[in-house]
Amino acid sequence: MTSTLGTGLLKSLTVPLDGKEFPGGLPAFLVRDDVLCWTRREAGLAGFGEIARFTATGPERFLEADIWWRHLVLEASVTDAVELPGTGPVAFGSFAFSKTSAHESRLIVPEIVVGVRDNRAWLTQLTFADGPLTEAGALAALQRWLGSDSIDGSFSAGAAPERTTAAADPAGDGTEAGGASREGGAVVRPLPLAAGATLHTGSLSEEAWMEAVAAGVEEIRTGALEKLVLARDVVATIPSGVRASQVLRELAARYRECWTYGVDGLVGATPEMLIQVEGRTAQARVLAGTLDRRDAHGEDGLPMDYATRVLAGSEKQRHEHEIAIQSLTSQLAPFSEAMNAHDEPFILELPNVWHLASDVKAELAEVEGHVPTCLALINALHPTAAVCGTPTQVAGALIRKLEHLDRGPYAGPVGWLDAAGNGEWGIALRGAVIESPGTVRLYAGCGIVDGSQPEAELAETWAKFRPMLESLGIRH
Ligand SMILES: C=C(O[C@H]1C=CC=C(C(=O)O)[C@@H]1O)C(=O)O
Repeated sequence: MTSTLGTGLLKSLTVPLDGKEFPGGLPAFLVRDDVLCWTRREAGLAGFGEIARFTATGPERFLEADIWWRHLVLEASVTDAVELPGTGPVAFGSFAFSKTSAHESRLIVPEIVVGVRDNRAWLTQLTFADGPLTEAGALAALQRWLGSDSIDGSFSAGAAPERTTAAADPAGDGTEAGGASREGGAVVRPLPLAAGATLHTGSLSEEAWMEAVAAGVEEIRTGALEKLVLARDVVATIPSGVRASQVLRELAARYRECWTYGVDGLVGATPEMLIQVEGRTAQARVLAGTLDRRDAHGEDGLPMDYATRVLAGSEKQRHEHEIAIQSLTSQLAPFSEAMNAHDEPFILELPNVWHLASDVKAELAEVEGHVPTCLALINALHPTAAVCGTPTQVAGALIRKLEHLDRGPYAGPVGWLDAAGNGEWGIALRGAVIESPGTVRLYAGCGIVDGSQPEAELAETWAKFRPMLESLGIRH
């Protein structure tokens, strides 16, 4: 475990911003490639700069991070004129999927945070330096990070322009090739393809990965486990270089039901909420069961009817979903006073796929006068059956044996937390790691149960790669 800190105590100032001044909401602030972000629709947080960082590897990474953060904010001097989840001191984070991964899990405390929520907006400045924090100083720091040409020169005078965004290949969602379309209110136009971009095999060839899936199904048939999630990677080379800010804006505009994240080179838009904590209420969105929307082409009737028939009507998909729900609720139960989940999963419609989804809500129980922090909950919940399998230990060992891949931050928790214990942590799916200015590693995985077909699972990984491929301007 390592940590970099300033010398003094942490200080923060949060002031309101006039949200009407930037109609695009939070995504309008995704203008720097090093932005830290978490956003859905118009809401979310964007962070700039870095005043402290915690890193760790190993099985205790969540609890070590929890202790580091609680210690950091314990004696912080906080002036907060807004008092919403996400105001005051905030850290963004990304954690490795595996306790055996060499990849460093991290929490990063930015210098500046812009937040948007429920039609309210705010600006927070954080520092370890002596001297008072002022509203004028915070606005000037924001201006400095955004640069004079990115947000129209003057932020507080009504600046952030409404941005149109571009999208590459139509995603089987009715977006017209060659012409602009509207998706959830955002103007989406086709993105020019990245010149000279190429895709390469990752750790396993497609054939070898399908063999791994077949081997996984064999293990399931022996009764050693019920479900296994196997992932694979592909590597994109983009000679002109990757613009992380553009990728994030694309994802935020197109995948409005998802949470778009950007932390230190990890970018993506996840549909799966591991845990969201607000006061004493915790919520999760559990997904398992996937259908490529392109599969509905040529089918009679409404696409949604097709999705309902194929997903909700499939015993295999429902079984896979049931296992994922069970795994989350049984791990959350010891921390909860009350919990409710819908009896029936619903169909979550994304531009690329449909999922079977269930929302779970819990009232957290107090232990010795405190509700558990998000990181304590994550420590208990991760990895869920949606990304690992059931039983967890058996599935984890098989993943190591069959995948031949260090998942790094893929399928690990990604999100933010504040000093009051609020936070939002998704599972880092539908994402990629920018490994160098021109190299991006994309990850996708599938739940394998008895009856899974390797070819169908391979096709599903391509559907799951699609959000990143489109945003990078890569046609497949
Ligand atoms: C592991 C991934 O998706 C999970 C989340 C939703 C549905 C899944 C499925 O149907 O297989 C996976 O469990 C991924 O996107 O890489």
